[in-house]
Amino acid sequence: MKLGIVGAGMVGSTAAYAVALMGHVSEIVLVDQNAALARAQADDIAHAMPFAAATQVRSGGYADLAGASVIIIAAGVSQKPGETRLDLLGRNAAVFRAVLSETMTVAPQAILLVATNPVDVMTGITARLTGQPPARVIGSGTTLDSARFRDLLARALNVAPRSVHAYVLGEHGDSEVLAWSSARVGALTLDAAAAQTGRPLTLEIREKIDTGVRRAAYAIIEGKGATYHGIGAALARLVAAINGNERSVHSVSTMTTQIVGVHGVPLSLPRVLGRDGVEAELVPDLDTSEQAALADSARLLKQTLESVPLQPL
Ligand SMILES: NC(=O)C1=CN([C@@H]2O[C@H](COP(=O)(O)OP(=O)(O)OC[C@H]3O[C@@H](n4cnc5c(N)ncnc54)[C@H](O)[C@@H]3O)[C@@H](O)[C@H]2O)C=CC1
Ligand SMILES: CC(=O)C(=O)O
Repeated sequence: MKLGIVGAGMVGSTAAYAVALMGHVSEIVLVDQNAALARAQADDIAHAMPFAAATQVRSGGYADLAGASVIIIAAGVSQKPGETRLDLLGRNAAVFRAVLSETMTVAPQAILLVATNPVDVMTGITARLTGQPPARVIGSGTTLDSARFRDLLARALNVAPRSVHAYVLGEHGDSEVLAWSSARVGALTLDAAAAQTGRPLTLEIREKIDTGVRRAAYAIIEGKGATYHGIGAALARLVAAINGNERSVHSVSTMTTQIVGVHGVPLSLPRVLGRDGVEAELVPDLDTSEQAALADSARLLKQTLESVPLQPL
């Protein structure tokens, strides 16, 4: 399987490194408007392959993406300290026009996996500009936020994060919704797991977890300028799910026909991923306040998407 990555900065190159180490694709091609950067990243990653897998890693131009099954798009600008993800919209919408007209010419069959922020709106823009079915235009969405939620719950309850099944829904951004009521540890509700581990999840701990998830990107960007390891591994995991036709469940973003009374909105819900992209949607039971918060998040994303003027490619 051939994977294309457009945008060889921190996110694109870290995703390439994570995919290459996992060893489940045969070839990775990195494309960037800064060709020297793409070449340097590809060479650096290729030098790790003698210690890992037989993945061929190289840089190239758009023509080299021909035959790619999946293309990750991580091109564009990222947040500076103090900026929200939505602040990036105008600049990244312009980048996507350029990137998508090239990728659709050479690899119209590829599943598009969007990472650039604001990722939900960029996913909606990608679906509209390319005319591809929503199942094949997938944003990483809240995959990373769900990982942050699972990590903090796991630490609070002293269990492995892999045994925590918990999802963040809606926007990958400030309005995101932590689905506390449907979270499970093994097969237990959070309250039952907290009782049996002897580690109560008090209101104060829950508030700290909520802030820890919602503000994670801001804190990391303040500390080191960018986030990339978490999203790099998340993107690699999504590529594995598609490439392996796994039918595993991930909280990815796609154009959603209808949710909590909002129609035609790009947002994250738990979805089954396989060879053809999103194969099913598995909406968890939500309590009344979670449903209201998800409706607010959906309305915000719909309004934002509709504010972007889009000419066909
Ligand atoms: N979805 C998520 O969970 C996350 C998303 N991000 C987002 O990913 C994006 C990339 O972030 P970084 O890699 O840190 O930024 P970066 O600045 O390190 O890399 C961006 C790359 O895009 C390239 N680029 C810009 N315009 C281009 C064009 N027209 N054609 C080809 N390449 C172009 C640049 O040359 C640069 O190498 C940002 O929008 C950031 O906010 C970052 C972390 C998590
Ligand atoms: C930057 C970003 O979107 C994140 O780390 O969540």
